[in-house]
Amino acid sequence: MTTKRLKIERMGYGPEAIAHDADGKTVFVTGGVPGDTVEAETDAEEARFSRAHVTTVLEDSPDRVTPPCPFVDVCGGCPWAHLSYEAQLAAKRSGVVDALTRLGGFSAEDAEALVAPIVAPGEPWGYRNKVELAVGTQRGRTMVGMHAAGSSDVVKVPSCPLLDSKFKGVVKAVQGAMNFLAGSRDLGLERVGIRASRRTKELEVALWGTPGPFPRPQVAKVLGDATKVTSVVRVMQKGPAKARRIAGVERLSGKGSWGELVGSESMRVSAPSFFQVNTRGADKLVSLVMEGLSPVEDEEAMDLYCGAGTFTLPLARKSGFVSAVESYGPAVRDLRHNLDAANLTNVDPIGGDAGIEFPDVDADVIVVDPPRAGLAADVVAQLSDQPARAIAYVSCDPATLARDLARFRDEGVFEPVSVTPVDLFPQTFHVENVTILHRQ
Ligand SMILES: C[S@@+](CC[C@H](N)C(=O)[O-])C[C@H]1O[C@@H](n2cnc3c(N)ncnc32)[C@H](O)[C@@H]1O
Repeated sequence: MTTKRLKIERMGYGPEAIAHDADGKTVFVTGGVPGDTVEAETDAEEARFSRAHVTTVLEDSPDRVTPPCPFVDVCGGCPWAHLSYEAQLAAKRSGVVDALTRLGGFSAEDAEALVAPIVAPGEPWGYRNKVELAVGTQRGRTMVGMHAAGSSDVVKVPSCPLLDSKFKGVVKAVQGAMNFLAGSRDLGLERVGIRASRRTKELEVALWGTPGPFPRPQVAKVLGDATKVTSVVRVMQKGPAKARRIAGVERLSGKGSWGELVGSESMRVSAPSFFQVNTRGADKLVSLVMEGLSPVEDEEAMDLYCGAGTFTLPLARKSGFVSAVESYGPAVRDLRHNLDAANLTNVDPIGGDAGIEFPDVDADVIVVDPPRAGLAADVVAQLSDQPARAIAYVSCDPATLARDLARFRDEGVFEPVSVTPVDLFPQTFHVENVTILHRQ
């Protein structure tokens, strides 16, 4: 391993900062803050770049801060926590401008003019309504905790300052309860999800694992004694965890789902369904989308990749009819429940792939909120055939957003009029964007 002296230049779109070594080679530096001078040890040497981690900060950047969590360098959940929040926001916005320029074919001036000031919807810590604990082993014993940075180890942490501070003691209590339960027998656990809402006061613990014998009453009792849990569920998976194939969800105690309020809408979300982890951020996304589209009573709306209905419900209140498409079964069931509970009958909830089940309607306004992979090329083509006056594209990946905006440009029908970055994930490199496109 070699040690290099480096001047850190900027944050990349990833956990690392970027520097260049004496030979001009790009170095991705873990633990670096733009403006720092550091000594860094090389971890990997590739032909065109290398990876290194900071061993000593020789000169502090004015943007370097001490994070409020002593586990930042161990746990890996907050890779940007050494960077001041103002600098995080500035780096995220310029990362979006950069992606549009490099990958979207926009000129630097056009990208700069298109990207609005970044919106910070709330506090930079304590914003999450969800944390996930990992399950691993330590000296042969099952251990529930947080993933250690850059390894498969699991570390025990007393709390997680990213989780809503109203639920401060919950991580420790759930971790303790699960370590107690898993210490005596194999529960087939893979991870433990915690969802907590200060608005509804609901707290759900979801135990993800493989099907098999499970001491249901004991698990429900121990978790109930340790926390003020309102729901405990067991999510049984089929095949690899990443495939998200679910063999079943069992209610062990309480409601069997988790409830949250977004704007004025009440949402039920079952454990496997997607829900934005930052509720105040979700409020902001909804208001940006609704202001950007301004649907009116007799208009036809479409909501693709709609999940449990974060945008479907507000769209249904303002427009005449909504066609909503979602491919994931549990989320479609949540959507139907949320529409029934809200007494909204002007929505067609369609289960299936957005490209294959593309609604056979003439929409006036459209929302798309795909996963990180962005829109399939055929979905951009189908959207471009629509007579709609406006599209709101909610994206969690600037690179795929830039690619898709280039595809929209090639289709020649819709053009972006604004891209608003929203910081849904402080302390990390992730950034959400709401893009409004109008008919050319
Ligand atoms: C980023 S989430 C957005 C969900 C929802 N709009 C919200 O804000 O809660 C993306 C959603 O798209 C769904 N999805 C993924 N691939 C899809 C596809 N090919 N067709 C339809 N839905 C898909 C996922 O299950 C997930 O619910």
